[in-house]
Amino acid sequence: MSSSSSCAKPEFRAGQIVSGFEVVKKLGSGGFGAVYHVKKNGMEMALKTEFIDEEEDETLKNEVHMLRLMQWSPAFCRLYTAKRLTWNSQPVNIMVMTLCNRPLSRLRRMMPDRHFTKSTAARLSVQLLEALRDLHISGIIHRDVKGSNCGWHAPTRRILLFDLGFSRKYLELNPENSKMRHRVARKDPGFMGTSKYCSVYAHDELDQGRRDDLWAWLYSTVEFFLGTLPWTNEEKSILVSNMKKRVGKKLFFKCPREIALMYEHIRQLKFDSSPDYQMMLDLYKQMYSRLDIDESDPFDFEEGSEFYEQHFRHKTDSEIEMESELATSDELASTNFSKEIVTMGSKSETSEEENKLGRLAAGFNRAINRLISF
Ligand SMILES: Nc1ncnc2c1ncn2[C@@H]1O[C@H](COP(=O)(O)OP(=O)(O)OP(=O)(O)O)[C@@H](O)[C@H]1O
Repeated sequence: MSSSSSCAKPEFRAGQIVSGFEVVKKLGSGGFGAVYHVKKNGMEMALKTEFIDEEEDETLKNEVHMLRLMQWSPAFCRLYTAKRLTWNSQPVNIMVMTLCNRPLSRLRRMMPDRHFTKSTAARLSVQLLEALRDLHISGIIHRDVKGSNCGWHAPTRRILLFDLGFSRKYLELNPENSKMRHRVARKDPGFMGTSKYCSVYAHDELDQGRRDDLWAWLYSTVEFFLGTLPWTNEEKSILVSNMKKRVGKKLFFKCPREIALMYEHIRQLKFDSSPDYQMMLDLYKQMYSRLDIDESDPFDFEEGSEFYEQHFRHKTDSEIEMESELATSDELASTNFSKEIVTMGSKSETSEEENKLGRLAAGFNRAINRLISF
């Protein structure tokens, strides 16, 4: 199944008003919905939609639930509102969140040889690692980490990790002592993720934990640095898995050497191990000083970088044109910008028990949640 499944999606046109938000254009569509650029009272936002099918789980409902819990972290979109409405006589879920500029996957493809400079690759990788640390601290795993699920947010100069529709809580309340504990691995959870980036454990359809998000982060990081992965052109999941199992340290030969050290840490993580995020962030600090990476430098795609004029500024108009053409075609949008092969297993369920950390975050967000009427 590709990331653009045949699942029906609500279609909105430019200029239409949806629950008080004016549609500017379609940004793209995924397996279960579409995302639109909208505005209200001079504020630009992103609106995500999903038709409700009685027989299917509501992915957007899960995403809203998880995103609510992540409102304390700067690495996630702000959630402005979420509600259920009727569109063309059908029930539709919508959520409105921070509008990102472009996904990292597209920014990377706009670079010569499709890779970022070491400085940009390292800093983006750190930002994504911080996002995962924040998510994991909150008791949640993402299960589909990749560059196309990260949007660049220019005002804060950071990437935001989105698409939490398949995320899942990995902690649960132990009724015996009222403490949080790691959930026991399920026997047959099915596949969840993107073949190009997922861990070999996910290929083997084992239940996922924090380590699996870190494997996907590691493969995405290699792609930021090198522009490709050895299995980029391999479509068969089983062959991709075999290549991942065989490649070992060779994968990192052309990356800064600290990445291989992070790999050594990640490869020894068990299903329920706690990753040492701080150790990996410290390795990045070492890399910054060894390679003379200045954290205040412009990113490759920002004004002031040596690539901006040729690869980003002048591409803007034609890109906008291309985007407006794509706005009329779901298929093209998913073919051009989401080449990764995605096979989704059963959708993530929402745990009955709120985990303790989640409750803390939820308490912090109570004011925001009053706006939300799911
Ligand atoms: N907050 C946002 N701001 C700007 N663009 C966004 C935002 N959220 C998602 N998008 C874009 O909208 C498009 C569709 O996103 P969506 O998450 O629905 O699907 P996907 O990630 O392409 O596919 P799938 O959900 O099947 O993995 C993508 O191109 C994504 O980059």
